[in-house]
Amino acid sequence: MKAFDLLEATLGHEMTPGESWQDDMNLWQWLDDGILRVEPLKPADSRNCDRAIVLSCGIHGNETAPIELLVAMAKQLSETPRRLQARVLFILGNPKAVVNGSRFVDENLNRLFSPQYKQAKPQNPEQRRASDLMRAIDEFFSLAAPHQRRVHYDLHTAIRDSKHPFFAVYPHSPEGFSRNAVARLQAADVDTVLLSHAPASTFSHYSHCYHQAEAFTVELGKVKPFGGNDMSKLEPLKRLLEAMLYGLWPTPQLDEQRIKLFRVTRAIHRQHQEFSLSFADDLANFSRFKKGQQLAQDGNEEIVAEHDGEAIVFPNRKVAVGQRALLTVIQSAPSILTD
Ligand SMILES: O=C(O)CCC(=O)N[C@@H](CCC(=O)O)C(=O)O
Ligand SMILES: [Zn+2]
Repeated sequence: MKAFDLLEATLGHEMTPGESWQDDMNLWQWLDDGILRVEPLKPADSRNCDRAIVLSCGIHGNETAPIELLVAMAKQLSETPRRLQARVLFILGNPKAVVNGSRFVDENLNRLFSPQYKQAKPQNPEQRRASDLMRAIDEFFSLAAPHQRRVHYDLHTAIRDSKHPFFAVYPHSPEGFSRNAVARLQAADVDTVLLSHAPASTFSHYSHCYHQAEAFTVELGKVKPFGGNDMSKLEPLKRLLEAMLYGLWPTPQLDEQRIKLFRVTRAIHRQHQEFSLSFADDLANFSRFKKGQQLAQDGNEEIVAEHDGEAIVFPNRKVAVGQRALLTVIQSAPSILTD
């Protein structure tokens, strides 16, 4: 089979939605722009494989390392067909923003994964895309047999430097934060995990909340243009994903000495047009503050650190009014995890 390029196929509109083809072992289906399902060819194999895995990238159009990673993985599978142990959904999230080289076109796509956007008339390309992606996820997981493990890794890169460059956001999880799921991230050198305190309208939260998937937003270093990423740093993640796709299900032990867990304490949303952060634009994610130190000024409200050692993640003074402008987090012991 000709090497399949997920990025070219998406941006070049090379495929027709519904088009399918096969190699010696797997059935490939182009469900829509940038939405590719690959599953074992024999229906019996497809039913018996015990995993349904979603791998997404490009939800923000300028976050290129994850796109390069998933393009390479799909290309390798097309060139050298291998027996999949999983049904797999590859997603390139926001093709229009990828073309622009921008985070988004009209609106941040990763704030729109909420059932309300499946019903409402879309007001812009991102609202339409969020609706299409949620439907693709719903269909993919609804076709999973009850015994199939559901997984979604939504891959991103961050705007700022970070004291912990590879980190994940674990969506709000009233049933507890799984030690085994965190151990899998650690095996991929994602050694820092934020434990969310509340529901959000992100892609990973959608899969976790509505489909009980082991789902994470995974940050893989800093935003760089295509070709500017050091892809060797993503090798451990690639190996983990390949084990999930082709091997025995990975069950690494958590290294409690090395894992860094942070409990989210606040999601601070910008409320006023007059909004500023009280620290430099190049201050790294996970920088810590002392209790009472100012973090932001929002209209007349002064926002301060509530605890010694409170750290900031994803600060962005340019977000629209009403949007999340930063998270505050506190380091936690591994005993916070459940099994
Ligand atoms: O570096 C930044 O400020 C943003 C990087 C990014 O896109 N992060 C995701 C995190 C999603 C989550 O909280 O699960 C986002 O902001 O959408
Ligand atoms: Zn992102």
